[in-house]
Amino acid sequence: MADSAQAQKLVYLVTGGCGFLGEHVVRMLLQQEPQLRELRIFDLHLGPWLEELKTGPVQVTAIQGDVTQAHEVAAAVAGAHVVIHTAGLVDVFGKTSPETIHEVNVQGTRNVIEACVQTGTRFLVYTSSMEVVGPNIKGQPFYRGNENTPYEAVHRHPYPCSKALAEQLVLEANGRKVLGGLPLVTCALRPTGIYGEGHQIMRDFYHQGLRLGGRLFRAIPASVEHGRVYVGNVAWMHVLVARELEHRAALMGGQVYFCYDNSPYKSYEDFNMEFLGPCGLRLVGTRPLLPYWLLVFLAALNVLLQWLLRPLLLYAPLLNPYTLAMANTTFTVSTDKARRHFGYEPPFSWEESRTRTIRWVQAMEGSAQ
Ligand SMILES: NC(=O)C1=CN([C@@H]2O[C@H](COP(=O)(O)OP(=O)(O)OC[C@H]3O[C@@H](n4cnc5c(N)ncnc54)[C@H](O)[C@@H]3O)[C@@H](O)[C@H]2O)C=CC1
Ligand SMILES: CC(C)[C@@H](O)CC[C@@H](C)[C@H]1CC[C@H]2[C@@H]3[C@H](O)CC4=CC(=O)CC[C@]4(C)[C@H]3CC[C@]12C
Repeated sequence: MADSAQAQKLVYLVTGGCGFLGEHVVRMLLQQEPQLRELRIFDLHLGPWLEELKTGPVQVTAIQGDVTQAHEVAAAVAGAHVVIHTAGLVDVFGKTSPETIHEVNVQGTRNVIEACVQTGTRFLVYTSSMEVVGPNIKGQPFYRGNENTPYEAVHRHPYPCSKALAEQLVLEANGRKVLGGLPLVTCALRPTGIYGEGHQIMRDFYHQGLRLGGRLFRAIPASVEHGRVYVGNVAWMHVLVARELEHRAALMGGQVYFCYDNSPYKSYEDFNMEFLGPCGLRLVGTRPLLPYWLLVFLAALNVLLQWLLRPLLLYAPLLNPYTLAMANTTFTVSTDKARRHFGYEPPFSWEESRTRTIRWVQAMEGSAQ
């Protein structure tokens, strides 16, 4: 990447730049990357909000494209200094087929890598996931683990399988010669459960609570901790890695980093109530209201209903066998590898992250507040 003497000379590409995380990465880059000359935003679905970004000093180029189409990816990558690859199908609710998940998350990532090699882009940051590690199919807890904690990362669900394979492709590509003969430098970031403004699953929980008269019913023991991280801090980690990857290629190239901040360790449902409670919802029960075997039965019933209704409509409730198993298995991280390797410190405190998320929920259409 260019040195500081060549300010505003860099071209970045963000795939999935109109998604929940992608939008925060785009906005963070425009605010925090002084060397940015052009920001390319590549997405299957471009958002109308992109227009407001085109009035600033940085050239914002919106590209409607599909990562499964190699030629579209190559055209978008050509000439970029850095690619931040966040595009993906985040589906654990049975909305899309396993084949489609693989095509987007794995083949799409392969297309991004090959585009970097063929066009000479040297720096690739990949948004991986905690799910690459776990929770695994055995339901083994991962309690405040780090990037080196031994853990049997075995998966069966299409989503974690696709993320694990894509991450492996990215890390293995580190050091490949790109057009021009210099090495490709890659890095993978593993967010835990991201929350914040624009989080669709939080929106779904909120709307479910409104439909149930302002109540949500506890399904998971409060003792089961689930790692969460604020979207603004995840976005900042992407920006920082993209900036530091050239200068610290020997240290960071081919590495994985968990995304973390100071968000508290809580169960998934209790953590959500940090935002939904101040917005008028109540979590009923200090312990799960239903026995686990009944939850398992209801989750399986949801799968059957999804299959029966598919010819008529997409039925994709929050409760299914995979989401129940995930929620019911402790998975938290405690690490400082990102700080040690590239000086990451979360810019948003827990209090700020919580306040921003609450304000977003309150501003949601149909809000009870
Ligand atoms: N939401 C979460 O809690 C976590 C998400 N991640 C990862 O972060 C990344 C972003 O996730 P989110 O922002 O939550 O999802 P999202 O669904 O909000 O954003 C994904 C974006 O990728 C785009 N996209 C999907 N298929 C595409 C294709 N074929 N071609 C081009 N663009 C395509 C979508 O249009 C969307 O704008 C994903 O790679 C996901 O695996 C990782 C850990 C946690
Ligand atoms: C219905 C209840 C059992 C309820 O508690 C279910 C919660 C469930 C929808 C979530 C519990 C854990 C979440 C996942 C976790 O944060 C890890 C993830 C990483 C990603 O890369 C994408 C999202 C997700 C799979 C996330 C999805 C929602 C949960 C399964």
